[in-house]
Amino acid sequence: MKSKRNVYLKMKPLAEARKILSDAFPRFGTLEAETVPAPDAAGRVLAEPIFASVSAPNFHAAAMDGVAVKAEITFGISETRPGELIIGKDAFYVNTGHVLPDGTNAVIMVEHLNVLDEDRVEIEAPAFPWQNVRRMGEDIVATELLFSRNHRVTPYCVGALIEGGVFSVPVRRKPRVMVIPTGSEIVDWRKTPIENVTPGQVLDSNSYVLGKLTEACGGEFVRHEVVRDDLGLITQAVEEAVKGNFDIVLTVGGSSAGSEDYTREMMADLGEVLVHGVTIMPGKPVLIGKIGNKPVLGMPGYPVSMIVAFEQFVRPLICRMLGQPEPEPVKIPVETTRKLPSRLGVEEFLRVRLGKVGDRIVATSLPRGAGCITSITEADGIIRIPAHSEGIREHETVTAELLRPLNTIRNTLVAVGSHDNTLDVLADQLRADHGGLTLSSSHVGSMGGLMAIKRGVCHLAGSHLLDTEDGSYNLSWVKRFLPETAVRIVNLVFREQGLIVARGNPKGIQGIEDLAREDVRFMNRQSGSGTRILLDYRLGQIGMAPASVNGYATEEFTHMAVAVAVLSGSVDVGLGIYAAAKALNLDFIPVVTEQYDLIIPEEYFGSENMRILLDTINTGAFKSRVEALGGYSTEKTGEIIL
Ligand SMILES: Nc1nc2c(c(=O)[nH]1)N[C@H]1C(S)=C(S)[C@@H](COP(=O)(O)OP(=O)(O)OC[C@H]3O[C@@H](n4cnc5c(N)ncnc54)[C@H](O)[C@@H]3O)O[C@H]1N2
Ligand code: MOO
Repeated sequence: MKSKRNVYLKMKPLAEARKILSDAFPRFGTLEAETVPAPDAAGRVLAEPIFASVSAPNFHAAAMDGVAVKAEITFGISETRPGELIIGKDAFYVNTGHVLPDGTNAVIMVEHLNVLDEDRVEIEAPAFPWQNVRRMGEDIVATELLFSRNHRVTPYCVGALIEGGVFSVPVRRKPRVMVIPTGSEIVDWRKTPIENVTPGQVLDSNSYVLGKLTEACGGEFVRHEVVRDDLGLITQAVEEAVKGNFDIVLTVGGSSAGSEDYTREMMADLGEVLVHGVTIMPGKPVLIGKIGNKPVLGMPGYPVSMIVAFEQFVRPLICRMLGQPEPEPVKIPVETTRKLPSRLGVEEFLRVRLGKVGDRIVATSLPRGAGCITSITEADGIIRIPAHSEGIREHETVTAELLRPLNTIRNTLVAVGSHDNTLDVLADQLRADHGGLTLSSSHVGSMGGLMAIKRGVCHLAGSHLLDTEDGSYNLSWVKRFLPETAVRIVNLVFREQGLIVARGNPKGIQGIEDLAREDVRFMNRQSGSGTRILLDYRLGQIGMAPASVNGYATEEFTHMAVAVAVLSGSVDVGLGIYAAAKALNLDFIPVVTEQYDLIIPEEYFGSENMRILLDTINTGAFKSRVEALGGYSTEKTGEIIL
């Protein structure tokens, strides 16, 4: 029996796959022209060389306010031998931009005139020919080449076109891309109200991302309706698109090896599969084909895989069609904050946050899953780990390709540590009040934050580490784990930690004691997190063994992840902050009010950006936003503890 599942063709290295695609379409780059008004040419590419039809200036023009003269009549004049000029005969008042009167060839600035009366002025220096005059054709000479073919027109260029008397220009028409989302689970958010979207259904976001990426490259797109997983329907949609007036056809989803992945079969039926599988991650299952002499690409369904595949294969095609070089990303050396193993044999596109800490730019890895769109929307850069590498060592210097301007990266406060929702409020408030300043937070738990300070890879760490001996927070931990680092401690908030349970508390959970019940499943936090330490402390206080908690060994990394586990019903209860319960409309049983502080190395405490951050947490605006979240007290916010 023929297997319904696909088997990958031999995977190609990235450079080879790019060459196969480029070789398959050698004559790309001769798109026909369309004529547009000069201002609309901004962002477009010239299909013909453009020559000026008039000069600029088109006459000799005064470059300054003053009087126009024939320079020669002023020769010999000096401070000791001032000269008198008769207005209307020797000198003519002109303003900047005026035509020079016949017979004159210089302008004397009004500041250099002694006005004797209405008809006479005196000067104390000679003028030389063409001083303060913009001569005809100084800028542009009629018939000269303004821009060559394939020049991308900028807003500046629009000025030169109009000044050169060119009011409409031939530009290359925009490459036309058809985007066909596929998948029976994919729903159109414009047609299906969000409350009708059932588990398993997925909103079509990818086709819009592809469309907007196409536009950003200078193309235009048409989005096809979602096509369900049906070989016949997918084939029909692609066949029509190829026969239509599109230059490139992109399908989304169904590129890999699942039983419902039909893209490859469709491509083989209609034309030729050039590549199936590239040794990159994300983006591995991308399909490159040729149908009726047109490029047809099967884009992977995972959003980041699709974006990487677009950047590596579709952008170069569109650029070439427009006669443009592929843009080179800006690259800078960065230092990784921790060891990052990577799979041998595939080139990984690792998304990272970047920030300048001390004298180097440090890179913190974002989630690596290809399904996480936020791993690329939150990224400042991409580190490409070569296929022959098993990963990056801690503190290794590697190259990052920038996704944001370097100045925003330099102006970023890097927070690493425990997560709290008020950090998001703080980041937003900083952006609102001090546009250029970014707060980027990575969530690795309170202990992770202290370790990041120790390694010198962050400006501050959020922490809520309880001293189980005396009930204080953070101080003793800092002394113990950062004995050699001078740090300051500033309170951010006090917050309610408690048991997060399903709406209506169906299991009737009252307190920590209930975690020992057999019918209660618990979700724990990772060790080293302040919440885990709090749980262990409370268990110890009431003499309960961790082993008696059903689910003690299952861990999540954030308060929100714990709340999601409760919401989904996979557990009955978790320990976390009130804000997380409230966000998901879950019930909450308070257990303790805890202190959440910012630990700041002394060397950054006095910096300008830190001063702004500390000023911001002391504002009424910040405090009232935090109070509105619920479960927080700002009574001691901004108080310097150490
Ligand atoms: N057995 C194997 N399974 C998978 C492999 C493999 O090598 N062997 N490769 C994995 C990799 S890597 C990727 S990437 C994905 C790509 O899968 P497909 O291109 O076949 O995409 P789908 O399975 O249809 O979808 C994946 C994922 O993306 C969502 N999706 C799809 N279209 C859209 C859209 N228009 N908007 C938003 N999201 C979309 C879809 O619902 C799925 O969740 O395959 C792995 N599997
Ligand atoms: O290679 Mo897939 O493209 O990671 O997710």
